[in-house]
Amino acid sequence: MPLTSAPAWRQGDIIELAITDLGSGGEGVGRWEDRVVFVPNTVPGDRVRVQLMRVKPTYSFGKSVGIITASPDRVRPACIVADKCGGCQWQAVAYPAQLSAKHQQVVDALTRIGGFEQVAVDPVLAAAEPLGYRNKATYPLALTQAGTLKAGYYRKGSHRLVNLNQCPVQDSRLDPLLAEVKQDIQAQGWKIYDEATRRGHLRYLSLRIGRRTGQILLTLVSRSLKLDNIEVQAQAWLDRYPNLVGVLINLNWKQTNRIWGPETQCVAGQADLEEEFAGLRFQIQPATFFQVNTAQAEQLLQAIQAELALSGQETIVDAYCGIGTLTLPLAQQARRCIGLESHAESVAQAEQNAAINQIENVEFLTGDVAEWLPKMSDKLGKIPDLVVLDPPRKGCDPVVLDALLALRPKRIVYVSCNPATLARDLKQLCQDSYRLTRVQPADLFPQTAHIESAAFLVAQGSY
Ligand SMILES: C[S@@+](CC[C@H](N)C(=O)[O-])C[C@H]1O[C@@H](n2cnc3c(N)ncnc32)[C@H](O)[C@@H]1O
Repeated sequence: MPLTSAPAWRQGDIIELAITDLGSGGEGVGRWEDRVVFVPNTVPGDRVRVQLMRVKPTYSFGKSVGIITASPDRVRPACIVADKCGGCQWQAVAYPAQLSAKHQQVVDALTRIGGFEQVAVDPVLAAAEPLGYRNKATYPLALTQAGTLKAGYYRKGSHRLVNLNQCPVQDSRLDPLLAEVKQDIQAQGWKIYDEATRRGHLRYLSLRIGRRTGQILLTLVSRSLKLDNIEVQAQAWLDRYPNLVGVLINLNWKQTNRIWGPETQCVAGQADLEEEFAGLRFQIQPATFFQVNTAQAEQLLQAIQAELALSGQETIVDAYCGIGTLTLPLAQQARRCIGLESHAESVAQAEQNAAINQIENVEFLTGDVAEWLPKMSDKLGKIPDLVVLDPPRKGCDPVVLDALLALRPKRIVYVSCNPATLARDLKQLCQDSYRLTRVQPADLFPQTAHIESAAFLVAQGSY
């Protein structure tokens, strides 16, 4: 495509651009005159021809229409649909360059959003396996115009599905199921949910594997139970795949972007899989939270334990505890641990996991962290020595931060998958009361722009 003779910063103009950074949304970033241009699927060090797409006075999004010079950090993607699929953003970026961009992302968030001038951000804990690491994949289902079933991920920023028969970031033991189960669903004639007409039933195919045990759960998310012959088909899948331990249906009849509905029924086999994590046995259901990268979650936990160096005498509150993935290993090194979690099924699973591992110094409470946290001093008979926070991407509600400041534990560990909300919340905690001692990022999501971090805080002043 020819370069416009005098690009005027209009939609459709083509400019030449040197890509210098990676943005937190995953796009390559370059500067053209005094404006910023975000270009997906480009790599720092690339010189590219870019067509301007969404043009604003100071910035624009663009589409790469040709590489003039490729960056030394540009690699061949492991995935054949890497440029289309919205699942990964950095398949073309060499792994060391991904790690340094993620480190920079955490530093930038802490300085720009958190207002911290000097923070010790340790090097990112790198993944030994930057591919084949995901223990869970949930694929939306849709039909092509010709009526063929597609399962895959959406194109970035759209609801258009990119069909996949394998995915190089997921555990390769799931690939045969993805390709073949799709064919069986089509052969059964089950009606696929259509977002536009809101007709049909089947919405998602979800696969979850215990990386250490190899056990797999297959879950169909459906608007109804109108799936003729499901018991026979489920048993056929169990017979065909020796690692498959359960087939389930999750009922989600609501008009929502949320994947999981409130009710899950086991159709054949068992309702949960078993996994080993941090030397403990965990039972995991399809819809409960469990980090998608088992080995890296464990590496981060080890870094947290090393930093805390617990003496065995501490009382700990683990807020947003899920099924007890952090609570149980920490409880083994402490006197007493309380986990707080709003999802009742996760609490039930956490209690079961404590029982399986014979860990008796833990208690799990169902409900909102905002409501439980102010009651923790009374409940424990003292101020907890440590509070662990591990909220969803949106971070902590300001009410939770106020409650934490009122509770004033000696130490806080804040685990986060979103540097921006982490930095925002740390700013509030560190205004007067706490000092941020260091931040440990860990790469739980190689090939993507996502990064997990643990921030360590100590209370200022005397106790
Ligand atoms: C990022 S996960 C962390 C789970 C766990 N710490 C782990 O490492 O597996 C966040 C958890 O917080 C729970 N959650 C979300 N909002 C909550 C709230 N307001 N009160 C209590 N729990 C909440 C979710 O159900 C989810 O299990």
